[in-house]
Amino acid sequence: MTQPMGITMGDPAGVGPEIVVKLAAEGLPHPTVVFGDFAILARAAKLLGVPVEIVEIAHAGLAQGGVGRIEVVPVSRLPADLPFGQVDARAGAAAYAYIDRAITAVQAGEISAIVTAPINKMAMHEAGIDYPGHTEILAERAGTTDYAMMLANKELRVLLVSIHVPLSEAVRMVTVENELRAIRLAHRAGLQFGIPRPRIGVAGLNPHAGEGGMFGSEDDAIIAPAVAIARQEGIDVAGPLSGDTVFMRARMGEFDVVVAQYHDQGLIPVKYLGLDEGVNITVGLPFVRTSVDHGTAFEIAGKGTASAASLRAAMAQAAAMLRGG
Ligand SMILES: NC(=O)c1ccc[n+]([C@@H]2O[C@H](COP(=O)([O-])OP(=O)(O)OC[C@H]3O[C@@H](n4cnc5c(N)ncnc54)[C@H](O)[C@@H]3O)[C@@H](O)[C@H]2O)c1
Ligand SMILES: N[C@H](C(=O)O)[C@H](O)COP(=O)(O)O
Repeated sequence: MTQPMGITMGDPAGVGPEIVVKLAAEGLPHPTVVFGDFAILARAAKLLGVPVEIVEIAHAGLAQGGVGRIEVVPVSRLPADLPFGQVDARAGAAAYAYIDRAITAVQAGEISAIVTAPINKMAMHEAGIDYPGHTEILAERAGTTDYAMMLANKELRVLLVSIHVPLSEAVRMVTVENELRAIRLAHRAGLQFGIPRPRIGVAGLNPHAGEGGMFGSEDDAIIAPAVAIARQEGIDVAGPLSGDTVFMRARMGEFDVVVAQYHDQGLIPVKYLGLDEGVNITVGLPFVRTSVDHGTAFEIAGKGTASAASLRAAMAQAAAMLRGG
């Protein structure tokens, strides 16, 4: 068997375990190892009523694959009656441990890529683990500060200048350096997706990209000069463009990647198109990491209704990136 992908099970109290089991029951699209918890996966299989075989393996190198079989590296041993849908420090600590173990495995060459199920940031915080999300954990372990979050579906690819920070801080993070880093990463990601000359549109920060300074100075004073430098470097980039129309323009084919100035500016357009096909990609890592585009959905955890479509899309995206596309 070629190296399997590693799926991290996500927060054990959320929908992560059930979407992993649901996908395995439907047929995992690639050889896969799960970094998670045997009892929690077994509970998910029972509630879904699906005939999957769950097998513990000591490390990813022992994976054999097989239809209807979930091979799990048992990173945690949580009680099978862990409450669904609640912030729980035990679950937060376990979710972090799955990511930690998967990073070790990908760096050791035991797995080909990391695909993550959702974590609950508050649960991790309750466990004393203070990261804004997977992205920063992965970047720190990879030893890079040159990274970005991208969300993509069949119609849009969006890369963020800033991620999980208060909006006031996001505005402060609009600097020439951060704009250039984002534009260069968007260009590099476009090339990795097999686009020979990626066309990048940069969203403005202010209404109508500042309307010539009437509605804010950052677009003209910071974003435009960064775009000019990137153009001198040979990158096909335009902006700052009105944030209210740049995503529509990309969707209609004018841009391959949109650089968005902050989390919600970029993620609302992608998620508004539906969670099923959305994938979160960490750009700038020395290994492939993709993720579902949704969260732990605590209100439906344990009901068996969560869709595994985004997890399937995340695996497909990881496979495409491993093939170089
Ligand atoms: N990849 C990740 O780890 C990731 C991504 C986003 C949010 N989060 C975290 O998840 C937690 C909850 O976030 P939120 O409530 O803002 O967003 P959420 O994505 O968990 O939920 C938003 C809405 O989408 C629905 N939903 C989500 N996933 C679904 C699925 N697979 N099938 C059907 N419906 C689904 C939910 O029921 C809810 O109505 C937070 O701690 C957040 O930080 C994690
Ligand atoms: N901002 C992401 C989203 O809403 O999909 C998410 O919170 C996940 O972030 P990490 O991949 O850094 O955990």
